[in-house]
Amino acid sequence: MPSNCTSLVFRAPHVLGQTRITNNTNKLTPTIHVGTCFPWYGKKTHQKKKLFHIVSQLKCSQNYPSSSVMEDERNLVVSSLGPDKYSKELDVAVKAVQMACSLCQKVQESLISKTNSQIHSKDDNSPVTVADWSVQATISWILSKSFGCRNVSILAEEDVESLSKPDSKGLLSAVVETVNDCLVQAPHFGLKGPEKLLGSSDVLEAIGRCNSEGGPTGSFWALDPVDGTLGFVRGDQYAVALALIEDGEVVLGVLGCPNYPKKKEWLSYHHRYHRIISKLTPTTSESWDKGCVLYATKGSGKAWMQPLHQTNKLLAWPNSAILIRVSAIDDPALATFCEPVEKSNSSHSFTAGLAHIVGLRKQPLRVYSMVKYAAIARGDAEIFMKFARSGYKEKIWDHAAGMIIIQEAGGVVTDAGGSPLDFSKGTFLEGLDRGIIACGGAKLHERIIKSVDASWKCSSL
Ligand SMILES: Nc1ncnc2c1ncn2[C@@H]1O[C@H](COP(=O)(O)O)[C@@H](OP(=O)(O)O)[C@H]1O
Repeated sequence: MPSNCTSLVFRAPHVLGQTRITNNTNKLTPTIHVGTCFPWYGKKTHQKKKLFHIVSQLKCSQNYPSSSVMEDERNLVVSSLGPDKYSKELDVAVKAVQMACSLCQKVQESLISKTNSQIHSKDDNSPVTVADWSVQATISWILSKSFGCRNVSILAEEDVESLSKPDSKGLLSAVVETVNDCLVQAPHFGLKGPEKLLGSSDVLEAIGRCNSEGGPTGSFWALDPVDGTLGFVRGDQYAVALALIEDGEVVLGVLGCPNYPKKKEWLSYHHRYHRIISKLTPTTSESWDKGCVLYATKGSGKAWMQPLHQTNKLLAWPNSAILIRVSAIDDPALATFCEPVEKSNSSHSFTAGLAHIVGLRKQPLRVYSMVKYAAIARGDAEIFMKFARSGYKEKIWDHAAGMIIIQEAGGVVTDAGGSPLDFSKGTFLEGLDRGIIACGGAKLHERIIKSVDASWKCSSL
């Protein structure tokens, strides 16, 4: 182990090879091409009307024996409202996140090889880079192009104001260049790119369009273009997170983790070590050396993982996706828990006390960003705990995609009181009880929830 590890050695006994490789050809076949409008996207009443229209046409047409008509009706119901309900959204969202990961890799590479000139400060003083705005512009542009501007509502982290200021001209042109470099690759990802290069106003418009306020009704996308900006600028872990929320419920989640290592043990190693190893063993798509995109849709009971797409090839869906599943470990002594690297983001002393009460024996795995959710969904760790200081309000884009992927992979995600996270109240997870607990299994989850109160009483929080 290198001497400069940011966190302690990760010793969970199972291996990534436990995930099942499946022939996934029947899954998520896109039926409508990018650029066409999804007929029942949006309001539920439109869905019903469309379905009724098709069924009525079927009933009236031809001399079908009644049983055939019924069978056709059944098929229509299944394909329109059943497992394929979000196939188009999923197809576009995964490809858009794949593109965003590729963009981020390039920016991160140039960031760590240069000075800090590409890092800027938001009003809250957190570092924000060309990548944040470029990813937001790229994903916004792709979603709008694929579904039509009027059908797409996006709630995202970055605001357009700071990029529109007169003294941000240099930054804006770097963002425009990065976005164009990325969008020109769209056909390699199976998406349609722009007919001509985007100008500053197009890019600002795409970023500014992400001004949804969320809420309890209708559908909107929640986007964190670069989650874990600190990890990103340090050359470490970060994630691109995109979720679709309908009537306050997360229905689809995609999580891009460009630096997720092939060997899960490496999650705890310092990023410099990763870089040296990557240089010694060059990445190929087949080797699953580094990076993945995870995704799931609500109620499917399945979560999937693709390797990062190599831009010199054409992305062929489902891009070697494999099913992922949470860990079966339910013995606290064998379980690994993840938490944020930054103790200002989550109290390490509180989680240490809670871990002690629950009987967790391993050292915590400290990782930046929603990669922690990915680790639980992949079965590489069993528990994720986050207890922010009181007064901090968790944002929905930091949790939506990770939550649904863990749930569909068989895990449980709640607040520290055991209640579901509420995505219906706008930007923030309102009413959150103290913190967030995500577990691979219900038994571990229950045990932690039961111990929170005791730990809370003992703590100095
Ligand atoms: N004081 C605070 N307490 C808790 N979370 C915070 C925080 N300040 C920022 N965060 C959130 O924690 C995220 C980083 O997560 P982690 O600490 O797990 O790496 C940040 O994402 P961004 O970096 O995208 O802003 C931000 O959303």
